[in-house]
Amino acid sequence: MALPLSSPCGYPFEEEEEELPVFESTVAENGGLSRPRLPEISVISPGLDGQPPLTSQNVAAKPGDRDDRNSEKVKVFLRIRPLTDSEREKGEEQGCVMVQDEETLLLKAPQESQNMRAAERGVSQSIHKFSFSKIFGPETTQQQFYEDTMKKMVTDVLKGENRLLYTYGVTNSGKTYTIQGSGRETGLLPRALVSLFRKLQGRLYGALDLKPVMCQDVRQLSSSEIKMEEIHRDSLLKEDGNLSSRRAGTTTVWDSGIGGLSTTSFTTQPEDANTVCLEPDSLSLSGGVDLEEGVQFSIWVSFYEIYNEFLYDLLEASPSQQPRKRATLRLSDDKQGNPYVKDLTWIQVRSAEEAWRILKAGRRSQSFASTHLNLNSSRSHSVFSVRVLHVRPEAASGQAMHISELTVCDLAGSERCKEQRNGERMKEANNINTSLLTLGRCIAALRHNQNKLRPPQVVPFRDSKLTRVLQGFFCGRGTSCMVVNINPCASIYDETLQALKFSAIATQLVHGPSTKTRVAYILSLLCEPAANRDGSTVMEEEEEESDVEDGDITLLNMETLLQVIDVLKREVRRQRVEKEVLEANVREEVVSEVMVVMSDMRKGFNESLEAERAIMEERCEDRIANLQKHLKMFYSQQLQERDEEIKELSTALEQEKRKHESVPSTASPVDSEGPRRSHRLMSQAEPRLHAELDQCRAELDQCRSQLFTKTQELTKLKMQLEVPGSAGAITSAADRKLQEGQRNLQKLRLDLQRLGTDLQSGERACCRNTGGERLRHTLTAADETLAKQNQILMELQNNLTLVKADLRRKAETLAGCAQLPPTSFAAPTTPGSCKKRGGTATTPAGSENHPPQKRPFFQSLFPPRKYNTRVAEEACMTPYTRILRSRQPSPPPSPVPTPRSLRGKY
Ligand SMILES: Nc1ncnc2c1ncn2[C@@H]1O[C@H](COP(=O)(O)OP(=O)(O)OP(=O)(O)O)[C@@H](O)[C@H]1O
Repeated sequence: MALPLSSPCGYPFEEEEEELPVFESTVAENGGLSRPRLPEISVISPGLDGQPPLTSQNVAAKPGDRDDRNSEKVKVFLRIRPLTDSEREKGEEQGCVMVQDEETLLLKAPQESQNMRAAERGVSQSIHKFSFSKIFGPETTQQQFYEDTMKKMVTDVLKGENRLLYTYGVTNSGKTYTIQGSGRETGLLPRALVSLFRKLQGRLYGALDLKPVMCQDVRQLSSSEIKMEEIHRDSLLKEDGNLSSRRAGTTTVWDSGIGGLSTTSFTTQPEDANTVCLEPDSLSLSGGVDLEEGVQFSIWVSFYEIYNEFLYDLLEASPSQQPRKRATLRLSDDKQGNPYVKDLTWIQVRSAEEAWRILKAGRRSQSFASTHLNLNSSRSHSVFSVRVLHVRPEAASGQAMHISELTVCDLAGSERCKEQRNGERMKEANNINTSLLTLGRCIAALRHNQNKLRPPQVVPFRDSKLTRVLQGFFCGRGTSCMVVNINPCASIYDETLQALKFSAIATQLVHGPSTKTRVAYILSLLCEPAANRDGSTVMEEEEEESDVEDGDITLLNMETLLQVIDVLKREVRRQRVEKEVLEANVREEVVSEVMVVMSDMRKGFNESLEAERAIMEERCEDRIANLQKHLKMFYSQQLQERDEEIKELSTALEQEKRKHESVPSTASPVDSEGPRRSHRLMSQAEPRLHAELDQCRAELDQCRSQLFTKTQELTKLKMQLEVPGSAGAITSAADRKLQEGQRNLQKLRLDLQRLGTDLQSGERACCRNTGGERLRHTLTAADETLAKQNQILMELQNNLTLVKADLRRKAETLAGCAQLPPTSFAAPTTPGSCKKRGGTATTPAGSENHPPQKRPFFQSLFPPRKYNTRVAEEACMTPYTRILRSRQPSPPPSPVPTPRSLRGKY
């Protein structure tokens, strides 16, 4: 069963404590509650599944946890900081933290704490008991603490081991104080540095003396890069020196010789939290360690922080430079699969003072801020690493034999996010808590996996940057040590309780197989026949052979080593197969889970799509309805306007009609009719009129031709009349012809009259039409032609009259001749002929010359000249002229003003 680990700053307490099997009852139940009464005191129980608690005594006897027989348990130290004066004044001292003995701590919930309220409700205990490797009270000095915690670690590192020390606790609990110290109270790290260099007296190797290949063991450096590193180191040290002098106001004197600290004191202002005093009397510098003969050492340091889940190099550039955006570092895996920080600055140091100055220079780039609990609170996890290169100078390759590392990690303090008023602080607190929670989960998973009887859990190292960089120390690359700092203030009791619960899990952790154990494991593989290895796990094999004495693998002969290689190859193959199966299972599980998630997502998307569609449809319908409504309104308004306009027009038309009716004589028929109707009639009558006009023209042409013929005949007649001797015959023929011509002319006039009538009616119909006008002009021209013809005819008649008069005179002459002897004259006209014409011989000259029968005809043809002009004109008028005259006064335009609209059209 996976351990449900609470958040380091954990809430809520009630539920977690109900489920957590970490605590077991040691006190008799209290009655009165329906549920089983919880114990008043809880103690740490490593038996996560109900097994009895692990103690140093029973661990060895437990069959399922055989790691513990050979592996050292992770050391977890507890340090309680003293209360400050101001905290005492606030009444923070309520005795809630009690040290029972060197390893046992009792926590008693204060009255105002949530834990006490939960205890009062019966869902939690009010007293908690925790065990640690060692507990350090408020009175513990820095020196004592160093001696019991880190001193051995320095020795181990010089022996080639990797060591990690990290501090954990609530904010303002004294973590930074423990690591770095304050004023004269030097912390663990400077002490460790001094101790390290002290132990390496006379054994340090210069950076430029190292071959580049050697430096590659620390970091991929070329010789030019090493020089750059030197320059950078010098600039860092110089910068720090200046700062130190400026801050302290005193001369900082360090003997950076290989011999370690000189007797010259290093003093700074005690209130300066960034400086520490490394006076020899404040440090207990123990004697040297047994180092291998002929081996030289080179010390390199690095310093980086994990801020908001990003890695920043604190030694990247000189702090005096202008502030700029910091570059983030990336994590990568080396060939062995151990994570390391890529492109991290490693600087070689030749003394503790140099290392300390570099640390101080780096601290200036570190993220600090003032919070409600701590005026100078670390907002990031800082990691300071010291790498020791073990070099054998006389070796042919000149490469480092070995590299060991001491890493000191000052974790940021857990805190309540909601108490942060600043958004940035809240984000930082959230990231800090998340990474600490991941660390807790990793430790819990490691603890779980220690029991081989249970199926292993995946350790979530990759869930945070912090656990990634520390992974190697939890996986056999070295050992770790945890320092838990607590603040005894009653106001932060609940947070302290959660931090201690977390550390309680760590106390049950054992270190993974170290390098030595691996050697033992290889040797064990050799001791066991290969054929018998079927299905058993590596760890089991290792456990079974854990009693095999550890040894140096380089001591084995060639044959054995070949055997080792074979065995290891087989083992690698087996593990590969195992891992492939595991990977396939994981992939299958992941795929099935992803499929489920995908199908859920698809379902969700479909649903949301449907909902969206419905909403869209609804909206569209609304819009369409709205549009229709507006269109309807718009068109009805338009129609209304049109109706009103029509109404106005029809009213105006009515008025016009009425006016027209009131003036009937002047109004033309066309005007009285509606404009439309007249237009229609006109368009209908136009072709007919054109046809009639054409017909008129044709008839006119015919008349003209007839007239022309008549004229020719008349000319002939005239000529004939001029011939003597035949005048009587010619005159009678001319008379006949004239009579015939008169008849024809009459007929022609009648036709013309008819045509004129037709034309008049047509012209009336289209009096205002341009076609009508044209017709009128044409007719006028025709009239003129006719008038001319008439005139010619009249002249002809006159001429004829003259001819007749001449003929008459001649006839009279002839008659006079007839009264003479008949021989002399032949009577031109017989009396009978005279009678026939109705004339008498006694008729006066003027009237006698006109034969009596012929006179009316000639009178009709030739009106007497003595008539007045008007009568003469009327007599001279042809029927067509009369028609034209009657037509000439064309109907006057209507005096009634036409409406504007109608005027435009017509
Ligand atoms: N053992 C101690 N003796 C005396 N003073 C201490 C001790 N531990 C801590 N202090 C003081 O308590 C204050 C807070 O300590 P510190 O800054 O180290 O806390 P912290 O846990 O690092 O806080 P944060 O997590 O917010 O960075 C400091 O003023 C420090 O000097």
